[in-house]
Amino acid sequence: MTPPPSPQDSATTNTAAALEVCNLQMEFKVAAGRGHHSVKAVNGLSFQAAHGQVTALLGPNGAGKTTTLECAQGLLKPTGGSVRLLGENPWNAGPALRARAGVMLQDGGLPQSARPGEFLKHISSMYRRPADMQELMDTLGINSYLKTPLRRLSGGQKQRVALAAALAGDPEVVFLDEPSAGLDPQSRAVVFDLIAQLKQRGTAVVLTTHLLDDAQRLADHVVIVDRGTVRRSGTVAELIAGDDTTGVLRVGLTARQRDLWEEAPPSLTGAGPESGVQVEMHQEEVTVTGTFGPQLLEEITTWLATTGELPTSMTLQPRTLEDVFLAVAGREIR
Ligand SMILES: Nc1ncnc2c1ncn2[C@@H]1O[C@H](COP(=O)(O)OP(=O)(O)OP(=O)(O)O)[C@@H](O)[C@H]1O
Repeated sequence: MTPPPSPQDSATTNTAAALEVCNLQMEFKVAAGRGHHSVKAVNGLSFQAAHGQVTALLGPNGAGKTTTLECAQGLLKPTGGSVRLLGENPWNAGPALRARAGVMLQDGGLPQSARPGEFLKHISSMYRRPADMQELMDTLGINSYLKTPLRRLSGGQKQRVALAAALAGDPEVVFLDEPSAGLDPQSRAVVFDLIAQLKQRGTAVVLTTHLLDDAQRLADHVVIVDRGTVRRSGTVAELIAGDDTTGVLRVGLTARQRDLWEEAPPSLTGAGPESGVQVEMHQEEVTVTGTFGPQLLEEITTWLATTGELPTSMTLQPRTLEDVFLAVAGREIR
């Protein structure tokens, strides 16, 4: 890769957000019978992505993340609101803006019969100031399969080629769709290091992921999207601390305890959001979230004692990003 920008370069690029999405709307017309109906994929969504930061867009399937990123990349023309990418409207922008933004293509976007070596060299040759492709291929371990047609590569290998292609032009902002999905632990660590290097160099990294552990580790700024709007945003620490929550108490129950749970005191089973405590049973586990003290622990252990059995597990931990996500977006499958 080329060396980090000089302080002077940083000063010119870091003053404004790399990406500003303001009240974005995107409505698709879908044919239905003889007429059509509209799908509001994005419905008044706003967020910013800063230089030198990782911004993670999280949301359930169909939340509107890909549509938002396609509008941000200038691939779709929004039906409302505005997008500024590096200060320009990406929809009208010419090749100069496209050269400054890297996009990681999904598997289907890669030319399946091409070989990684020639494909990446070709992509590199399209930029005036390309990244050091040899170094990128070394870092991402692509050298061992340079001559294998893309269609014969594993999912994780293709993923690394797609990442190298996104970084070929040494972009100021890079869009990564699920960058760590399907990667083995070694490749995942390499990709995380690469993202850390990009941040250091002042690149704005905008990514989507369903892997919330990865988002928690990588993201400086998290945007939780649901039904086309932003439901919550902030740093991971802000989101986790958000609702003044003590943490999450998880109690694994035996089969008999699960049968008996319905008869547990209402102070346990009946707690609700209004009490600041939420007690829920998921599969074989009771989770208690919210603001609670040792009194609640005592109530639970007292009830456990009445069952005459130890629980299968019991932990009290700080909330994770996944807990916040499930609280915001709900547990129902879409
Ligand atoms: N071209 C299109 N025509 C019609 N509807 C579309 C189109 N593109 C997306 N949608 C709809 O818009 C909604 C948002 O889709 P989008 O792909 O943006 O979600 P997503 O958050 O990226 O989901 P996932 O996590 O599954 O990738 C969905 O209901 C989807 O079916």
